[in-house]
Amino acid sequence: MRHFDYQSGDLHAEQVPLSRIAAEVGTPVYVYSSATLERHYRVFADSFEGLDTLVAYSVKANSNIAVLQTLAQLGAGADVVSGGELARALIAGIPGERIVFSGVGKTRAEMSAALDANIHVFNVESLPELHALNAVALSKGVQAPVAFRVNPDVSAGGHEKISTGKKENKFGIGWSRAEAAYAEAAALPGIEIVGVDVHIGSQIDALAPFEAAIRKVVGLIGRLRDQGHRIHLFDIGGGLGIPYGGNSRTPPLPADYGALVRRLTRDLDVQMVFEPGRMIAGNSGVLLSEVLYVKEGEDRHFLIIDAAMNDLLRPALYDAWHDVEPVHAPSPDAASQAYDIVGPICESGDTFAKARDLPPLSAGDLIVFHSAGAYGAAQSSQYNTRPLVPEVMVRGDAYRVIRERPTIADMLKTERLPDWPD
Ligand SMILES: Cc1ncc(COP(=O)(O)O)c(C=O)c1O
Ligand SMILES: N[C@@H](CCCC[NH3+])C(=O)O
Repeated sequence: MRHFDYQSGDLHAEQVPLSRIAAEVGTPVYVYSSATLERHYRVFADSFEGLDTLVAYSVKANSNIAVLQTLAQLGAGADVVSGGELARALIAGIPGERIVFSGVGKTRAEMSAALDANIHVFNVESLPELHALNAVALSKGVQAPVAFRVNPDVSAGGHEKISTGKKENKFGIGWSRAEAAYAEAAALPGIEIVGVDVHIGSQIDALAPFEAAIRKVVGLIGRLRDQGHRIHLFDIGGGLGIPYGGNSRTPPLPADYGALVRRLTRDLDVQMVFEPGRMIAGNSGVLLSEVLYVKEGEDRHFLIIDAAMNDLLRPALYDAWHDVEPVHAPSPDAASQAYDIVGPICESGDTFAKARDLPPLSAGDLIVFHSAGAYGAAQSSQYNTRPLVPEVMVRGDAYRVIRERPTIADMLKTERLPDWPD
């Protein structure tokens, strides 16, 4: 397999050819490198060596249980946002004490399951949620560990749909209301205040937004302590961007991010919690697809492939760039062609790239989309009644299918013809 190395940008050859996976598993298929996943986790975790930290991998980025297990074996915790993600993390062997629960809309059933799992902390995002959690905890005779997610009103830059830390976003407790929220929580018997949480967005390609958010939270922690709250945890969320190629900016290296965090939180005496998702999974995976047809349009060449927007939504949703590469090396004298790369779905938005320069391709050729390990399979759907794309993990010279392609019969199994009363 060929994959994109997070740190160097080099392409490496691994021992399982993508053409073999395509022949044996079929396309489209996600292919992950366990070695790259492990390396990314270590690069991130190593940049905080010596600090009291919990690296809670953000399950939403790639929630395959085998991916979670790979990271669990390195000591990763998990950041979950639903009962489903909680179940996945537990099945993968991530202990409750290493799980943090984020999200604006936790249900009482999800709170109950998370309390039963004895999770590390609930990142609470509103006062109504706080009171619901208090009631669920009291009904079990326990206290729920809580950090409020605060909204620092800091712009993370990047795409507006994945920016979360501005006051107009739905996330977190408004900055001016934070101290009152802590006072309210302190009076609730089912709540134990443990820390402060912030997460300002995703694919952040500069250190300045992190610096602005951390500085604000460090000030808040000081004020909360003055008010008598015991704050011993600071969760700074995820968001560190990755190189996607094209003309995207190169994000900061994890080591530089680590140095910033160390500098700004020195002497704070807290456990630092991180929720990286994309940084670990993004460049550990590719989407492998086959060219179905090359169609000559009026003024362009269309590459019609067997992957579609339901399999990899990012280009359609965010106009996101993914590097595309043919699996077989082109002949050296072949002049490149500009292709619009599209899928079979009945929407014009089912377009992966426009006027993308590639070597000449024909039906049956294989291509890969790079940087597809995060928010790829996890955001896939069955739109147009297409089976969910399978996932494969490569380790050394072996690979394993870690999610099968459902049959059409399996896909339709949960639907019912209504048995109306007469
Ligand atoms: C609360 C929270 N934590 C962590 C993440 C992971 O972000 P990223 O994949 O950018 O590291 C997200 C997604 O933006 C999030 O909403
Ligand atoms: N789904 C987004 C990231 C959202 C992060 C979740 N808060 C992406 O593909 O870039």
